[in-house]
Amino acid sequence: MAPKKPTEPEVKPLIGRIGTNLRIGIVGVPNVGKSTFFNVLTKSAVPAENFPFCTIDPNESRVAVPDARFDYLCEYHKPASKVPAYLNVVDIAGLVKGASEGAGLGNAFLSHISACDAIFHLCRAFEDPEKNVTHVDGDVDPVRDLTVISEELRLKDEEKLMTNLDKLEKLVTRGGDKKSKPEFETLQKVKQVLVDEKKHIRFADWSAHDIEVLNKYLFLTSKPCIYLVNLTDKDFIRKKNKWLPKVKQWVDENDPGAPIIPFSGWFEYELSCFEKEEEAKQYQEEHKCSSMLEKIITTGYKALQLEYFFTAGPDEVKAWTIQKSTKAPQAAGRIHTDFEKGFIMAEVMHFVDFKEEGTEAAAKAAGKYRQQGRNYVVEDGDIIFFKFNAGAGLKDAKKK
Ligand SMILES: Nc1ncnc2c1ncn2[C@@H]1O[C@H](COP(=O)(O)OP(=O)(O)OP(=O)(O)O)[C@@H](O)[C@H]1O
Ligand SMILES: [Mg+2]
Repeated sequence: MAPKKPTEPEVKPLIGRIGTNLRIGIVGVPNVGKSTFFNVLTKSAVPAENFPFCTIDPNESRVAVPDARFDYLCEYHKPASKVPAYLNVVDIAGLVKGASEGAGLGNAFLSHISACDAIFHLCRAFEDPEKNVTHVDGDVDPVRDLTVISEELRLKDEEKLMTNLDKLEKLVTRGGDKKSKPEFETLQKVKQVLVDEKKHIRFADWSAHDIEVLNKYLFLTSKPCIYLVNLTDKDFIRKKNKWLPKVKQWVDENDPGAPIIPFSGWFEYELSCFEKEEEAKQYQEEHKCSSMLEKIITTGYKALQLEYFFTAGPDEVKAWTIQKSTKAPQAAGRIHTDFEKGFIMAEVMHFVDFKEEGTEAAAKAAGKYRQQGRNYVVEDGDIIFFKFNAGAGLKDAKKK
């Protein structure tokens, strides 16, 4: 009998679309500051006015992911070209109660959320008697708004689930289709969470097989969510608002562990109006308050389960986006398909080792510039130099 092959420990697949060109969508009820936030985040200028449904068509842009390691590498190599990682962000129209049944163009707007891979769920905790910013439900109540949106997403998933569950039930119980049975069983588990317990899919723990099925359907409530609470600039500066504890309680009950980030669209807008960076810095120091945008961007990027490795040299310092748990040959394939096909090895330095040793040569001498094979799982922030065989012989592949 052939010897049993050593088995690798089971790594659960990620829930969500496979790929590196993923997006995060800004979702919320109308007129709560979504477009204002999109504009300050991505330095865009889409209309953000005081009336509901100001946004109809989704707007997409991208913003560089801030990273001190990338800055360090650029400072070190002083390269001709600097390419950071980017977070793709989509500004989506406001959803209202009944959206899942088509209210307020709900079905179109929900399909825009469907095209995203994670959600910035933005809620309004700013009262603004001076500007008199309209609220579709009359008064400011972020907990009610969170419940409305969360319920509309759940109902849309319920509709999709029940249609598919019906089809599968016919196939499995009446048609004797054994192949579809595991999928049917997973969808029954989904029904328990989504319909019986009225929770979002990400509320439950799923097996590797369940995740395969979930990834076929890409339900709205399986997408990771980050809660952004939009405050007045005054509340943001004094770090106090009566709704914050209530929002936290709601998230703890409905989406435990999800990040909550209080910020102020208005404070960020004011910062963006300064012509010189120095002035914006001074304004933040004066108010003992810092912009939340960097934290929001990095949290959003993490929610998409993305990370990156670096290639670094005098020509170019570049962050290459990969999904978590990507192995070296597939990471090489991000640079060029030939790198993956002819993969020989990856020479890898962890960023901390490079920084500690000071130079590539010192890291090598200290044995911290390691040669890794095709089973190496790339770590976030690795500095990599690939070697690959392009048919005609060994080629170095530091660059394209
Ligand atoms: N933190 C804040 N404090 C005070 N006013 C704000 C704040 N954030 C946004 N606003 C104001 O709220 C109004 C609505 O903003 P915005 O157009 O960005 O909302 P929206 O959610 O994109 O709306 P819609 O759903 O209609 O597209 C604007 O007048 C904006 O200036
Ligand atoms: Mg808008």
